[in-house]
Amino acid sequence: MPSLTSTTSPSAPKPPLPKAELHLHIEGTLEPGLVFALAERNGISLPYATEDALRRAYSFTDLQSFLDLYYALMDVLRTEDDFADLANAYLARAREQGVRHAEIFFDPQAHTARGVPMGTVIRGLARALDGAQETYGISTRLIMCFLRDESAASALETFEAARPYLDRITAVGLDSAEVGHPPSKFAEVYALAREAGLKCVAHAGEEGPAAYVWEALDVLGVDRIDHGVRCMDDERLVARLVADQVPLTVCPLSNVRLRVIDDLADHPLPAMLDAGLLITVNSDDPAYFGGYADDNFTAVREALGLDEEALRRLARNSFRAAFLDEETRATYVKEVDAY
Ligand code: HPA
Ligand SMILES: [Zn+2]
Repeated sequence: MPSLTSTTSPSAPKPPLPKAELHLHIEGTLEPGLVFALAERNGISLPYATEDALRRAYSFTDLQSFLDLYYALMDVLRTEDDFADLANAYLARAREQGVRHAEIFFDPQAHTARGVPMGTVIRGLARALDGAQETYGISTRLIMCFLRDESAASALETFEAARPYLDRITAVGLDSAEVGHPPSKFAEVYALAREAGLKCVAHAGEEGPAAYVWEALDVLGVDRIDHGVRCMDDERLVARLVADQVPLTVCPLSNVRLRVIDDLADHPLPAMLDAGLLITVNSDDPAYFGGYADDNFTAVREALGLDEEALRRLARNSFRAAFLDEETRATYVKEVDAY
């Protein structure tokens, strides 16, 4: 006779570890099925005959080769409904992956440059995020990223276009092609964002050098570094990141697919943890890189031999590094402790 108090049968698989996703580009969750559905809805013809043919294009040699496809496929995102459908599809998957809190990047310039207004993007995403706690049990934040391979003036224009919506936005970020576009290029817009009460994050030390991580810290004043794996080239930088407990949002499957790291088994994640860095594990662009949040946890467990306690530490770190009030943070950390 089954126990009346048990909510799961003894043979049911354990649910995934509760976690926060802190490095997730919403446009990077655009799965082939949704590409085709939105293309049809918007009367757009695609240069791929089938979803499988599109999937075969997902073979990248570096960050730029990925970005070329990432920006091209965004053309199917045109209306508020498209952005809401994209975010809802992500949230449904995230729930299955144990994500309890998601801080979601979006790239407004990639849309406004195609004639899609800022308001369309933000209202569409916000519609999905507004219902996320109730529908998926996931708390959410929005992070607006500037494209670093566009000009500093374009970032400033983008920030001004977003001013009417700043109550929806928690932080600003910096992404796209890194090398040749150091964080210091964006000092002015980050100062405005901080003045407006926003948190600040920036991609740094993915393909770019450790010097870019220093600039993100000292010139932009960021609260977290996205990626940051190249910090391991600079002992003084590691010491600084450890002393200040600056979170790094590391994306293991992304690093392999974009050839930042040759093989997952060679990933510096264990060394980064051993150094005392505040490391989190995230999915970046999961539709392109072969895995969502828990898939990244599973991949590092298998390839790097991380044990259950190390995985729990990564999950606790994700809530420590999140832009949460202290009460909510403590509730989430308790969920990890009880896992
Ligand atoms: O991994 C990334 N790096 C930089 N820019 C990006 N934009 C989407 N994904 C990425
Ligand atoms: Zn990223």
